[in-house]
Amino acid sequence: MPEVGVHSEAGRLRRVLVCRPSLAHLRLTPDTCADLLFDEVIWVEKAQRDHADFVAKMESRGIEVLDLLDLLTDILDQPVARAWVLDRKVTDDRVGAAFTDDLRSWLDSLPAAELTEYLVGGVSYRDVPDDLSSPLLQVARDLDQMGFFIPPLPNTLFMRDNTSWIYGGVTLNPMYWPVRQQETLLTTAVYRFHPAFADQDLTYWFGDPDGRNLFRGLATLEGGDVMPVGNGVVLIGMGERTSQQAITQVAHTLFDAGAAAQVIVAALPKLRAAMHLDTVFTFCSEDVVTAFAPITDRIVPITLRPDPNAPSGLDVHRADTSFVETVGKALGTKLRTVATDGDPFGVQREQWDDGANLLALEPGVVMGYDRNTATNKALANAGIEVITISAGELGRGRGGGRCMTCPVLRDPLY
Ligand SMILES: NC(=O)NCCC[C@H](N)C(=O)O
Repeated sequence: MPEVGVHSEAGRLRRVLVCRPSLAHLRLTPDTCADLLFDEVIWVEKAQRDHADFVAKMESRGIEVLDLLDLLTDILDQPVARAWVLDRKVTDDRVGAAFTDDLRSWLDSLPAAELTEYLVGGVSYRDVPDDLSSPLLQVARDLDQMGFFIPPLPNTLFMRDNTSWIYGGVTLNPMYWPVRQQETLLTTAVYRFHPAFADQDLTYWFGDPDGRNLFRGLATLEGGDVMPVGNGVVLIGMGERTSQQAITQVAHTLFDAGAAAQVIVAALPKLRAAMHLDTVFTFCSEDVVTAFAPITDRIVPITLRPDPNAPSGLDVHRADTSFVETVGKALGTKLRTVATDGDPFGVQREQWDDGANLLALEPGVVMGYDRNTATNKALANAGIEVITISAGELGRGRGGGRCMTCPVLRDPLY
């Protein structure tokens, strides 16, 4: 049986990627957190304990959990992988010609675990040895005490977004915000060099497996928008993060390979609260979905199908049913919706705290944040078992159970 492939949103989850909180989160300050897409600074030790609890609860259900930090450490012990990553990270354009050679030598001298810590946590002007030969080092430190040669990547915590598995293949996502774009390089390196992936002869639907072309103009794609729901259908949100330029390319590749028959595009308003489709809509079982009605009721569903006679090769059709009805019809089932719950104030608060962002472990069993008490109760009333984790620290970057995980192996449902 292949060890990769995601064939539904709520079939039995078998293997999943995560990325625990680390040095990158110690770099968040009141001045920098907004630019780094966090709403607050976080208490890192508590976030690490809560993340470990999240992982332990998945493992207790028999799910194999792989942490990107561990996988990176494994590959950075291989000289070829280390050189591949450093060739792409430590360049004149990224760190400055006055520093490239010395910084590269210093990073190359570090043990794999420490190198991983800096690749994700960033290399600040303060981290490097004082004898790094460039006279510019002191100038840089004087000008900006908290400056970085390599910026931190705290949003690796949201492992969902930089890569997405769609049926038998995977995308390497060109991300929307520059502060997230370098995440994709690290995952690309893991897929390329780690035996857990490199031995699988991966199929890439989109993105650059060579890791040199992480930017694709306006063609941006993030995994929070991507849902391989089954029955040859893929849902892709189109809003703040994912663009039609990327979606149509992915659709073409999937259709050409016979890997999907239909893409349903969910046209979303460009809002932080609804930055990805999975912030307003997730699957809990074969027929139960969560929905934040103030947004999902406004989603415009557009279907894409292959059409060799159309100049674009695509049949593009604006559906005349609601988004949820359109998805149900494509799956051949009537979906039951559990709305984000509470009074009008509570509904907004629970959605903001990722009440609609659940991770299904198997049909009818999901993980979500403890604080969304009204929505979790509504889910229980609909027959869904909700396993809770603490939201206090992990939720400060605006992402829940689905955002923090990238399923690699999941069973079909239909
Ligand atoms: N799939 C998701 O909704 N991921 C959450 C990403 C949160 C992160 N702070 C971001 O703004 O990109």
